[in-house]
Amino acid sequence: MPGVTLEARELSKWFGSRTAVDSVSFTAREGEVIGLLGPNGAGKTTTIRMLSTVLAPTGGEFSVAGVPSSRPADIRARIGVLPESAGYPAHQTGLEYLIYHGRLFGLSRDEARNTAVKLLGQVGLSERAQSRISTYSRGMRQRLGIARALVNDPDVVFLDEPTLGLDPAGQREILTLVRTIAEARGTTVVLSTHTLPEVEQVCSTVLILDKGKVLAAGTVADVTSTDANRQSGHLRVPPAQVARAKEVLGGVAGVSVLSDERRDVIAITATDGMNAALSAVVDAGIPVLSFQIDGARLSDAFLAMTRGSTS
Ligand SMILES: Nc1ncnc2c1ncn2[C@@H]1O[C@H](COP(=O)(O)OP(=O)(O)OP(=O)(O)O)[C@@H](O)[C@H]1O
Repeated sequence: MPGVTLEARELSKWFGSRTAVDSVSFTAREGEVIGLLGPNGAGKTTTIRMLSTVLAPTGGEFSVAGVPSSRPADIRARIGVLPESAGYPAHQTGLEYLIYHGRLFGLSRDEARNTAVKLLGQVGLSERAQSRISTYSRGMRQRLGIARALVNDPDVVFLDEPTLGLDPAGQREILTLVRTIAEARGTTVVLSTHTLPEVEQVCSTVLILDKGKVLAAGTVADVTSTDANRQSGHLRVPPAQVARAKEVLGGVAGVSVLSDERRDVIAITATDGMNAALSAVVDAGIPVLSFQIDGARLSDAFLAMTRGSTS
């Protein structure tokens, strides 16, 4: 099993009497992409800022590649960060910018240049290496920011809302890049985002945060199958059989019949898959004309858990 690169234990942050992050614990391994999801004000940025040593935790602790949070300078040598709103020196070229940051990490002039050239290739910016950053699109700047976060060959990279404000093509490029970073380099990526369908594509593990607390954690499959996101579907039977079908379904453990305006459609939810509900109807001799399962998507789980939250 890949090694643990990041471990947070009961991490908390208060700003005065306001709790921004409340006892957040999780573990991440090499090559894993962890998604931090939550509505505005959930504590995603504060969590990333603590883990990247920008903010000192009020409570709890964490470690990166075995280095404890009591040694922030050593942690900084092992991480890369793309902050929520990164600023770039407009007058520099992408190449100059990356060489400069490589030098800050103690690389020799040649090492810094070689690293910069390699990273520009990895993020698809080789052709624009000599162009001023002021001429880059927003997506190109984000990719340059990710390259900068990789200059020190980190164990863990934190990307705060990396796809924010990008068009669909730009979002896709960033997500492909995130996957490559994790798979090809074995880097752990922690990313925060509101773009849920994309998280389903790219994250191996998800932490749903709300009001600073972890509401759910696990693989996307784990999180979507929690009771907070019981599966729902629509069953169509001959109109004359609706009452009987509802009666049968009412007797199946874990299945609830919801009201549906249509006279031949029965809306149901089930805590443990739909098989038992369908079998019961079929066993009762009622023909099932159609059956549609509503998507058990991460976005549904997320909305079900954080419904009504405001920042
Ligand atoms: N420096 C600060 N001083 C006081 N309160 C803060 C500070 N930084 C964050 N907070 C509060 O902590 C809570 C969590 O904020 P945080 O920015 O971490 O949330 P977020 O999930 O990243 O939200 P968003 O998606 O809007 O960026 C919010 O209630 C916010 O107002």
